Amino acid sequence: MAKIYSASTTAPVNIATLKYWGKRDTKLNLPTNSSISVTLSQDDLRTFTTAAASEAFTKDTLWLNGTEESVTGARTSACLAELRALRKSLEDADPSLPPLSTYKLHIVSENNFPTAAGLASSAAGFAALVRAIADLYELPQSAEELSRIARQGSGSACRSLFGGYVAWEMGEKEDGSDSRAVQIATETDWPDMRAAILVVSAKKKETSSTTGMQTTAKTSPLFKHRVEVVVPERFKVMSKSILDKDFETFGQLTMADSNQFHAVCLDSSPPVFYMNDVSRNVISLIEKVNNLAGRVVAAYTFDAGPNAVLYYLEKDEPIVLGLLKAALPDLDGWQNKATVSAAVPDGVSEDMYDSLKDGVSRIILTGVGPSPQKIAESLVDESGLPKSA
Ligand SMILES: Nc1ncnc2c1ncn2[C@@H]1O[C@H](COP(=O)(O)OP(=O)(O)OP(=O)(O)O)[C@@H](O)[C@H]1O
Ligand SMILES: C[C@@](O)(CCOP(=O)(O)OP(=O)(O)O)CC(=O)O
Repeated sequence: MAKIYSASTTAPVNIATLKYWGKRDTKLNLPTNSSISVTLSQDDLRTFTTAAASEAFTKDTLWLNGTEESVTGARTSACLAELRALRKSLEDADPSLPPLSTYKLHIVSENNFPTAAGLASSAAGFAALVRAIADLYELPQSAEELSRIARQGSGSACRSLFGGYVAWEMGEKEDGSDSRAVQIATETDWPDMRAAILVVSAKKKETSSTTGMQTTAKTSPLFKHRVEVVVPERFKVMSKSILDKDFETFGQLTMADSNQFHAVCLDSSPPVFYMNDVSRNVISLIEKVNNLAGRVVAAYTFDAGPNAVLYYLEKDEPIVLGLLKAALPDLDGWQNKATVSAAVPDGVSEDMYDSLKDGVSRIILTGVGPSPQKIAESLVDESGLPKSA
């Protein structure tokens, strides 16, 4: 039997605090504005991917959560072609290397959270795919260089190649060579950032990010002002707030940018709706809590779906988790937080937090985390097929 070469990685989800929304090039996923995100811990949410290559394999195959998925789509094909070209140049320079660039690939991947439900599965998924194949091919390219490849799988995936606090610099060049992710700060530079994800819906969303952002870019009159005026200024101030560990500014901008992203969605024709009544109740509740405290205790943000992500600092866990426990005492997710007791700030009425009860199905308590991690465990068996199959 021909030898099977393989490499495995886990990769994180990232949730943007300054949103990517709009493309200037749909094929290369070149954005109309720069964006910023926080990479979340892989202890809670992660993609696990094994990439294998062998002379014995007859076609490129991807198994995602046990089901065979197409690899012929433009996005996956673009990633595979670029990675193979980089491997080929290594083989050309050193003919003693096994010719992995000519072998078919078997890629086995598992997300430990719902796929295509607005929990950034495509970001973790494409970051893991690119990282695992780059490791399999022993490519010398940096995470920044690999981020340009992951970007072509899904724009937000470029940011998942780094841990901590990450910027995707939009770049200017037509070929996209300067549109890549860079790290603003590591997870240890500002380690006390926490995130609570309130899963409002784990269903596949109606309007994909790709379609929604094209509608906005084409039709929203507010969009031009956002990308030309608002985001460039916010990018500078938010980057500085991260370096200064200034949660007040970071949180205010995070909420403002989520709201503006959903405003340009509403300003599109036809309008695109991602938030629902439960999402809006979360916003009102957090605004109220911050107002009563006279500072930003927690910052909400929503992607292309109704799920809420709350960012807060570890020191404010008693306030944020106390409130969430009062609102959502019976959900999965409290296992590691047995010591948290329900506590509602004075001035927050029962009906304000009670409104969350019916709409939130799961809570994920996590925090800032590191870049993709290489691991020894593999998802393929000795014949190169998924172990679970
Ligand atoms: N582990 C993975 N490996 C490879 N591709 C994946 C993986 N996970 C998800 N994807 C790809 O990403 C697609 C889902 O992307 P989509 O943007 O619709 O949802 P999402 O990323 O969960 O939501 P959002 O980007 O709005 O947060 C899947 O259909 C699949 O093609
Ligand atoms: C709202 C967002 O989450 C949009 C993410 O869009 P995708 O990266 O999923 O879009 P494609 O590039 O078309 O794959 C904001 C963000 O993550 O910055």
